[in-house]
Amino acid sequence: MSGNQTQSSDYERLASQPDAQCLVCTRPFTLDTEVTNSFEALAICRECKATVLNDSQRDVTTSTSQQRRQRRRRSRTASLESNEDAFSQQFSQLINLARQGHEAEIDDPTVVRQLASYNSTPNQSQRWHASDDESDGLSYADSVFDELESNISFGDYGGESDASLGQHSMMGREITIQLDNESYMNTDTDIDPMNAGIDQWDSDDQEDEDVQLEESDFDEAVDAMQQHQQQSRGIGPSELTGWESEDGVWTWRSQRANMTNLMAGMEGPDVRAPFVGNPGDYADARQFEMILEQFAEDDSSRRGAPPAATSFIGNLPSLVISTSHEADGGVICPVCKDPMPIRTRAKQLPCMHLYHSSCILPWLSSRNTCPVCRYELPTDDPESERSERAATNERDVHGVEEHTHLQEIGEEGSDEPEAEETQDMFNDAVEVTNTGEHGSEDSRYLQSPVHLISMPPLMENLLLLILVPLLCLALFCLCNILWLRPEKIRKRLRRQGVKGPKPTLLDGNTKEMKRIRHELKPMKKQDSNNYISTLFPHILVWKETYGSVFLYSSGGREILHVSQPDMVKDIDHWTPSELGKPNYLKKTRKALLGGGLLTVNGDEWAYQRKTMAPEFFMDKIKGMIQLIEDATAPLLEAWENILDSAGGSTEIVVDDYLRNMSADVIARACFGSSFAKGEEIFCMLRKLQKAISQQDAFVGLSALWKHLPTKSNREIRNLVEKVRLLILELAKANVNENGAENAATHNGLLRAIVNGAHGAGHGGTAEDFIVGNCKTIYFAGHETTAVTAIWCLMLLAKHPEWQERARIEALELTMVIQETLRLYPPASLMMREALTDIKIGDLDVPRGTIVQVTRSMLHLDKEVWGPDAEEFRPGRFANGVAGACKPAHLYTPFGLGHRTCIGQNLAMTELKLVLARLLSRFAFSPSPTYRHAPVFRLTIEPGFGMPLVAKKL
Ligand code: HEM
Repeated sequence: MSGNQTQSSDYERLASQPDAQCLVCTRPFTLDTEVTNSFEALAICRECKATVLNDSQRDVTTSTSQQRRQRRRRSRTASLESNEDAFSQQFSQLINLARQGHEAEIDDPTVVRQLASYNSTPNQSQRWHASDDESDGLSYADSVFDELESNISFGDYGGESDASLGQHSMMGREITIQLDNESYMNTDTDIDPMNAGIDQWDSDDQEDEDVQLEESDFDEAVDAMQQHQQQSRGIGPSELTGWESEDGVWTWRSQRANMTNLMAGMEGPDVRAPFVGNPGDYADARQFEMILEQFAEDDSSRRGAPPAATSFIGNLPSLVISTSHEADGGVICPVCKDPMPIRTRAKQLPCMHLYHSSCILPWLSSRNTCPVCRYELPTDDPESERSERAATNERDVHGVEEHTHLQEIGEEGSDEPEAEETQDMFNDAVEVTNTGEHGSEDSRYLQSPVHLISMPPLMENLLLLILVPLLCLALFCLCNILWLRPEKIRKRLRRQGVKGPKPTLLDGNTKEMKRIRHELKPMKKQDSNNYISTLFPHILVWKETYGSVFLYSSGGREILHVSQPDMVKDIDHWTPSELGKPNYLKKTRKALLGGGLLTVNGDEWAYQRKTMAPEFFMDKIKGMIQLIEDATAPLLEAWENILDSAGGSTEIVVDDYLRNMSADVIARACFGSSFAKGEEIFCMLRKLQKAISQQDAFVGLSALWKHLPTKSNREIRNLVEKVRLLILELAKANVNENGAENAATHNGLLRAIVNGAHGAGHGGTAEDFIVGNCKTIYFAGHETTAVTAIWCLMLLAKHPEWQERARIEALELTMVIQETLRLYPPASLMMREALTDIKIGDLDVPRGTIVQVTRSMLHLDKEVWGPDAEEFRPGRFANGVAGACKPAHLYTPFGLGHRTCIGQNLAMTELKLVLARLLSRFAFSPSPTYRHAPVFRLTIEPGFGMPLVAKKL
């Protein structure tokens, strides 16, 4: 359809209407044949037409319009593009085309209200878009009314603040009306509809002038129409004061005397009368959107910035507004002009400009530039990218300076990874969080904390100079501990013919130990007295493989296992300063034994031993007999009660009874208190013993576990601290109470320890001395004796004939105890460390070598004890130890040489007394529920307790 045909049909339609109203003055007028052009087709009366046409041609130079132009000149952007104007013309034609096809019920008041929806910015300016067909000045006014009256939706852009920016913004002219006395109308065809940062853009003079002309034509035409309207309606300018919203309808009220509202005075000052025009002249919102979209799609000639790359938008970093921003004067979103309070999130473009997410994202989906500085962002448009790269290269070649430092970095470095990294650092220097996916080309905007660390090169070098030698030293130490030192020992011993399994760097032989244990499991004989294959299978296998002296490796320690009788005897010759307790024990057993006699060496050992040993001389032990009797009485009473209530015979699990009895003996005989007073200490020490023996299951590198802050390690520390406090409390109370040694309470050992703590013969503090030695006596004294009594009762239950003999004869009982200590020596392993180079037998043992003797193995050696070595035969001790084995020094239940047990007199006395009392009252037989499973928990004890069937005699 041609344009003439369109106008003609419009005219015919209007002519058929009896009451056509002028679009401008709203007066009814009669259509005549003169109405042949688009003015009349839009329903404008002749007077208005004449006014507009005359006035629009005038060279209007009123002060108001000059001011407006000046403001516009300031606010014009530099990039007015002629294609945008061409678009505007096409846009107007499209509107006309649309009019022909659509009718809108605009005379319906409800529609009018809906039509008047457009957005208001917080800074009291309203914007809308209109056709800017400059060939038809009136069409500006027409467009203005269209948007006032029609329901042109600009979408939800920026919440309350602005109109949709999509294709619409570039296609329509923007008209901004400021609602103050400095108000201006801004027709803006620039690509930035947000009016953001406009002052930063320099205008092209020629283009600006052209635009000024266009705008002045428009403004003056509007002015003329307003004057005409006022005259025809008789409404004064004072009644027009600005835009007001009533029921959602925005009404223009201007304070400007020379700017009258075309609509004012229609029905009243504030309420506009519905505009009556040709319904076919209007497109409703849906239609308008449709037109715009259609145009955007169809217009292949459209040029201008493309949308930003989707991946870029997705990866756009978020920044939390912080107090530092606030200190710098606060941040205002350039789009909506709203302040951005601290702790809210903002989107940051590479040029560092910050926006509300809701303000910038829609814009970026339309344009790939920063609305403030026009920093160009990546786009999905390959053509645009190509031209951008070409432009960048050109700029590089000509050394064109960019506006900002960041732009320099961004653009110069667009093909340079290094430059991109520099920008990364810049971006990362602010609190940036990225909400999008990583790995895209825009990942340069992702944060990397490493970039935040910037250090002067001098500092870096210094740090390196310190760190590298330290690291090397640490590596050397580790290497020395794990390999060099052990390897040195190994070499020396191997040269002398000592063999052993080949160790690995980190694990030594611990893996092989596990393997052997695993392989020998099915062969374990649980009912035998020989538990070596169960508890120490690796020693058994290696002894068979490499002989009685062999070397193996565990946890960075080289262990020389010795079982040759001559060599065992030689161990006795060395003093504790030459062959002492292994240094590692001080650490691993510290929780249980502190720095007590059992773990120290050299002068410290000598001082402690001298301090305590006299308290265990036989004359002192004789004085303890009554105390031991007293401690045994509750046990006897308890079992009698049990048996009485059970009809004289029942099963009793004897473990705890015997442990408590033994603890009571130590409490009474050594510390002058009762078990009740020391019970808490014993309980905690028992818990400690269990926890530590569990840790002993870790060998080799896994032993490092002990040093980690695990739950069990924390529990151990907790127990250690509690025991310490209790012991100190007990020691203080006991010494204060008695004032001096009290023969009745026998606190001699405690007093000796307290006195010794104040002597100069030890290296630690007085408290450590007291706590360490009390813990040693509590543990070594009660656990060993109790376990021996338990095994003894088990063996007597199994061997009723020896039970009977022991019941009758004290000597027989002693033999039974000796035989029990042979089969089940509580301290099964003897460990020493060569504190200097020593000689054992013919072997030169280098310093640092751990010398190990497996006491149980010596006690069960058939070559030493005969073929019945594994049998319970107390009769072998009928002629004493010397008659029982050859050589006699291989029987070592209480140790060997300098470091024999200081409490053996007490232990033997206690065992004889307690067992004699028990045997005199009860008869014991094995319980069907007993399961023979000796375990190694620092002492060798029954794994599942010791139930015995007791019968009252
Ligand atoms: C049947 C009971 C006992 C047995 C089997 C026994 C066993 C031993 C053994 C084998 C040693 C030497 C450890 C080694 O060479 O590394 C030893 C040392 C020691 N025992 Fe006993 N003991 C028993 C009872 C007692 C009692 C009742 C006390 C104290 C009340 C005690 C306190 C000590 C002390 C303090 C040491 C360290 C001696 C030193 O290194 O100089 N023991 N015991």
